[in-house]
Amino acid sequence: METISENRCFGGVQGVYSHDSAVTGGKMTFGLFLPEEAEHGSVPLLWYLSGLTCTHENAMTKAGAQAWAAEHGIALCFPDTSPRGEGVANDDAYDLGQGAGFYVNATQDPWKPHFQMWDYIAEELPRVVDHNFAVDPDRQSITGHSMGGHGALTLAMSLPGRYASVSAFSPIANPTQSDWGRKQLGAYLGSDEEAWKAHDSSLLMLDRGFDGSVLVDQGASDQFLELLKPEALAHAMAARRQDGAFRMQKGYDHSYFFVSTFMEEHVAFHAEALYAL
Ligand SMILES: N[C@@H](CCC(=O)N[C@@H](CSC=O)C(=O)NCC(=O)O)C(=O)O
Repeated sequence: METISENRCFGGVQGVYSHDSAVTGGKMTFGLFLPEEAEHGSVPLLWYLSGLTCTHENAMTKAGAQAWAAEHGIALCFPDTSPRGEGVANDDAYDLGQGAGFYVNATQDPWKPHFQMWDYIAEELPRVVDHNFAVDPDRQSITGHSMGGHGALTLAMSLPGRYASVSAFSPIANPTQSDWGRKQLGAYLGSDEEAWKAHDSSLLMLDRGFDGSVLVDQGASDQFLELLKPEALAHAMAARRQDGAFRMQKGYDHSYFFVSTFMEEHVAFHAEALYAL
């Protein structure tokens, strides 16, 4: 692992690191915030999965999460959203290929050799972080924005017992029925739509739900509402009687101004679950 930068931040350290990834077959970069408490022992860890076009950097610099994580003594990890570089497949469109990994393991060429983001987030990066930093692998929660909200919800419902809590900001909530989903799931997983269902949080919610609390915030003036399909997830949460809340936030759009506005509440929500373990 290589240290790219480390900066003092709210009494802790905001770092950026890179490592050779066997899973994605190349170098991957991630951000990690460690609160002051990590100088004395292992701390709980909150994963933040970012959306389309993002790197590890967008949320790290724009979501305002470190202040609240420091207040609760929680680490934050900001992974990249895809493999990158020469020799890694890409597409001219912003919503496919590099910056748009969709948190799935691609089974189709040309994506299959590198686009293994599910295993990267679920298996490899947790091992790297646990091995190198003072985080507690038994106390993890997950959140994300848009494509990252989709990733957070699908990972949490598919890996029971892994995360104490899950939240999402304006998640892509029903990708099997949306142009933010059908195109990408078709490209990465192939034309058999049965294989897509494991990556649709509304379908997973109806099928099994999450064994813990769920918090979803959605801007009511989001410019991507037709693509996100929040009503499918809201309906599924109600039908499942899922513990948690789905909140429509009047006047908010899809931007990081929205994410940063509600970040304090999301970090507090996760802190309550993590410290109850
Ligand atoms: N370029 C596209 C939309 C890009 C966009 O809005 N990306 C969002 C996530 S959207 C779903 O995953 C984002 O987080 N952007 C980065 C940021 O720092 O704001 C277009 O303009 O239509």
